[in-house]
Amino acid sequence: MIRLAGVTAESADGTVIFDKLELEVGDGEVVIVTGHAGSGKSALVDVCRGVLVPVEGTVELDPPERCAVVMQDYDLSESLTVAENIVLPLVARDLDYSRASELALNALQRLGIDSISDHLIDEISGGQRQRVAVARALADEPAIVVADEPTSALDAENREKVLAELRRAADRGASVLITTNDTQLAKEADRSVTLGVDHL
Ligand SMILES: Nc1ncnc2c1ncn2[C@@H]1O[C@H](COP(=O)(O)OP(=O)(O)OP(=O)(O)O)[C@@H](O)[C@H]1O
Repeated sequence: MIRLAGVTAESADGTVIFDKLELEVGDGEVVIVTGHAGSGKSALVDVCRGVLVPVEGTVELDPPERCAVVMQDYDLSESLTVAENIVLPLVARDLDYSRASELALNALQRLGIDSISDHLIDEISGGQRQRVAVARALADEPAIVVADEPTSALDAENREKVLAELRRAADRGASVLITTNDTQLAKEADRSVTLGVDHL
């Protein structure tokens, strides 16, 4: 579960990004947050992952240690292979190497990119990178998923694949928060929220 209550966040110069935001994502639920460029979608992700501390309000993640994030810039290690980008963080969290490899391969297969598992990140396309970032986030079945524009670099077929995997995570009980500037995506959600409408 993700619960933001009365959350106000400000940028470094003190400009309010969003004011007294109320947002809850229950277990098993997909909530999509839309908003134009600059409306604060990435700031919301940063609030959820704890790197932007609200000036007001509370942020609750339950359980906090089982939260996976898909970053807008993917945050992959260029000098590692696709598989290593998924396996090494799992091993760092004390998973056995062979189990981590199995989870990575399963996630890559579900996203249709297992054939590039031995490629270096700087050898693959932007859309493939985005799917690797999603595969990494979902590999060990997190309880909370926060995904910042996770389909922005994808064609229709791969967008469906990613959305299906995020929905699958929710179906097994995860709380899934997706940001997007694609208002069409909102129809895929159990609930949608629009940021920045006051400023339009
Ligand atoms: N971690 C952060 N700390 C401080 N300010 C932030 C942080 N993240 C975003 N902001 C600020 O929040 C405002 C909104 O930017 P943000 O990147 O969240 O918008 P966005 O809706 O994600 O835009 P885009 O669709 O272009 O990605 C900007 O002024 C930005 O500088």
